[in-house]
Amino acid sequence: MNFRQSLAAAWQKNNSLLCVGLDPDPAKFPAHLQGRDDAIFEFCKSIVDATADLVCSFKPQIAYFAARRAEDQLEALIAHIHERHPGIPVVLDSKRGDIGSTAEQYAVEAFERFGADAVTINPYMGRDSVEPYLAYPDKGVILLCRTSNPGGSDLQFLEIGNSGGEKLFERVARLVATEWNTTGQCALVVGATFPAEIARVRELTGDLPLLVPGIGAQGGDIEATVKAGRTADGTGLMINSSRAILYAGKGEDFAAAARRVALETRDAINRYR
Ligand SMILES: O=C(O)c1cc(=O)[nH]c(=O)n1[C@@H]1O[C@H](COP(=O)(O)O)[C@@H](O)[C@H]1O
Repeated sequence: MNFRQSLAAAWQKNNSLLCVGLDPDPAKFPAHLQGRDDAIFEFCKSIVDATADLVCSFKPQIAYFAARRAEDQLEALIAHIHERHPGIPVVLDSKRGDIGSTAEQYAVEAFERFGADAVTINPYMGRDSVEPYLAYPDKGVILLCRTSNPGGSDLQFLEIGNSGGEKLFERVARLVATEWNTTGQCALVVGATFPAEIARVRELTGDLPLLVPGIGAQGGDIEATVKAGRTADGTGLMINSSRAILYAGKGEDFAAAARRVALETRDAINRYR
């Protein structure tokens, strides 16, 4: 199955549009994991095993692993997800973007080294910088469009000259949906903190999958997000929450606490589908 098919199957099987983000910060780990060499892997594995039946995808953020020289633990974690929870797609969040020859190496990193099913990419350098990822026909390529952070407006919300008022994020959405997505591998990132723009991106892109971070710790509204972004069949979204789920509990039962919040979040999303 390719990324899009796995995602559709996971939406269905787990009745879920929730993506659990894996952003492991050792400073926030429970005491019993502190100081262990494999703490990052063990923490994330516990979260994954406690929530795998509630999600449509997992999204490890590479910086949290690379900053601690823990890329080997990221490799082991993705292998664990594939082995123990087959069918749940893994989105490697690395927001890469570079000229083609370098992008080829990033594509090898994401898909061959780490075994991710999809990767987040910055579209700023244009189509040829994205093609090396599209050369992997089974993989998903998720392009930043309207990011959830306040500074996202600095560039993404600017109107493009001689375009009749088209904003940069609208151009990205239109370009990706019409010209870049010839193989059906593309998806877009749109922040839950900007529901009006989620609706606009949905309008421009048909049924393209949208990765939507920004609920939970960043305060995005679940009802507004789902209503703005769902497709006609009530899918189309990977709604990411990281910190609100990962750090729901501080003690040895942190994974059970994470499961409770993941369940509440999945059900809150489902109320508006
Ligand atoms: O590409 C992303 O995943 C992403 C895009 C964006 O616009 N905003 C955003 O927060 N993210 C990521 O989504 C996660 C959000 O984490 P929480 O705010 O803890 O739920 C982090 O891993 C961010 O790097």
